[in-house]
Amino acid sequence: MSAEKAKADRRRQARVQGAWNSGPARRSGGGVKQTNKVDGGDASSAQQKPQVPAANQEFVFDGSVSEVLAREAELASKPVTVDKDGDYELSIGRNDVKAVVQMRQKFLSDAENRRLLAELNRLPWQQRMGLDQGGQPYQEPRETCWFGRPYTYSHVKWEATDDSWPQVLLELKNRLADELGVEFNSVMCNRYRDGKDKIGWHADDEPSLGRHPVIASLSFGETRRFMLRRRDCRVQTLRPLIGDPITVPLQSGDLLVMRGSLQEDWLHSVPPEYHDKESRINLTFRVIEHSPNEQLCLRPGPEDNENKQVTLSARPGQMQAQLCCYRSLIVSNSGLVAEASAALDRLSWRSAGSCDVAQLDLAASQPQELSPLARLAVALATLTGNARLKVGAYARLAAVRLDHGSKHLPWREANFGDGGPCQTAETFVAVLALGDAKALAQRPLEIEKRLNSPAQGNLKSGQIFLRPGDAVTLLHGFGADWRYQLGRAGRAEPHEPAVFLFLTPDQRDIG
Ligand SMILES: O=C(O)CCC(=O)C(=O)O
Ligand SMILES: [Fe+2]
Repeated sequence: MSAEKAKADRRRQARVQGAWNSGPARRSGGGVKQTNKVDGGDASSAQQKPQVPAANQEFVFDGSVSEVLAREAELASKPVTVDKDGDYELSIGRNDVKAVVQMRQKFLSDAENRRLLAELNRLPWQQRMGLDQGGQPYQEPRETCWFGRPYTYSHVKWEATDDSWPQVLLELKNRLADELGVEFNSVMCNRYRDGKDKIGWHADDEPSLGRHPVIASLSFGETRRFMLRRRDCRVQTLRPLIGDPITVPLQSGDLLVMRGSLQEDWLHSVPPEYHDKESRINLTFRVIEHSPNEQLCLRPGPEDNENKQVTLSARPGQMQAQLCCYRSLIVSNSGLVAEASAALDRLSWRSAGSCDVAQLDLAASQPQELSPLARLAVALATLTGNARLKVGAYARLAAVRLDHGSKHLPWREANFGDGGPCQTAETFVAVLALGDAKALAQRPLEIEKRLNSPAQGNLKSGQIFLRPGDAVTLLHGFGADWRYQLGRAGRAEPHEPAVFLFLTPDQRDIG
């Protein structure tokens, strides 16, 4: 085991097993200048109240598995109040991504606030109709307006109230860019007229925001309780680091930043109050990545070795459809890519009508005997971190060759939950490009949202251009709502072959 890995494992162990001890200061990214004060403001008081970790604490506990589970259950059941500055790591979810809230009280001074509140009250507020879970219209119990890129959520289309941003919102957007290093392009404005106005349990997990959005919330006027609770359906994959539910009293001038898996693993709300309340305005600044009906186009830039993850669409309560584009495989595997390209001619190709295909039996070979193509597939599986693709019974490697303008791979769906050996609704298809670079430039991998798909999200279709050694993975809910193809080239004539390796956890043939 490498020293790095051993260290990472120790860190992971430490996270799930124990109590909060002080350690070196850590930051969860971003520029919130925190004071690490929690419940009284020093490490010793935080130790007495282990359910509220400060950012400079490590979680250390040597206990049996049952003790660890009991400890997690205890952590999960203690209500917590976040009322001090600091970064609060609430849980660790899929791929070890943490749900984080960062509190920065009085980010705006009282004097600034009074001026800003007066200006914000002049925004074009309107009480709108929303749709409930059952699709029934209802009048929202608050006033709202929206500035920035349009997007659709819960079948409600948000168009910018006005193309130009009011000066007061621009000023705040710029303040946040300075503070957090994030260029927000949209803002949701909520006005709670009195204590009865509210927002119900929800997550800001619309696909156009990406999987792990940074959302910055600024509050003005009356103090209201912002509540957080974990989503029930994810409990198994979530390790709580802090109690649930969480109350965050948001006062005028407070900045609350939501990060990491917070929208994926937690819900939030502003409940009604029993006592009389004055009005409160809240602004949540967001980065909207796509517009409605937008076509995704991923092209490599010059010397582009960046990997990119895109959220394509989402259905409430289900896994998002995602795509990852890997352009870095070649960096540490250039020799292998060359060897694999040379091995393409030795495959036993057969015609499958629209294209030529070859199947590689990964299960039959021992890893050390694997062909360069299979070793490349293993390198890809390692890069993508998908355990199910470790060479074995579940992994299937097929090659598709296109060497004539008319050759193509027709639209394919990627549902592997139906009867394959890998009974899962979760999609995993990895596509690795090889062969002639010019031919590949004519043959992007095309994706398309299926007709009548109820999934939410602004993207409708996409094209991903791959160079030899680049790869794409189609992930999670992809199969339910999307399909993919390799289209015909511009002209019907012979050309150098473009080859695509398809790695799936399925036994079915590609042809
Ligand atoms: O008012 C708040 O603090 C939260 C508003 C909110 O959650 C939203 O606009 O999505
Ligand atoms: Fe929200």
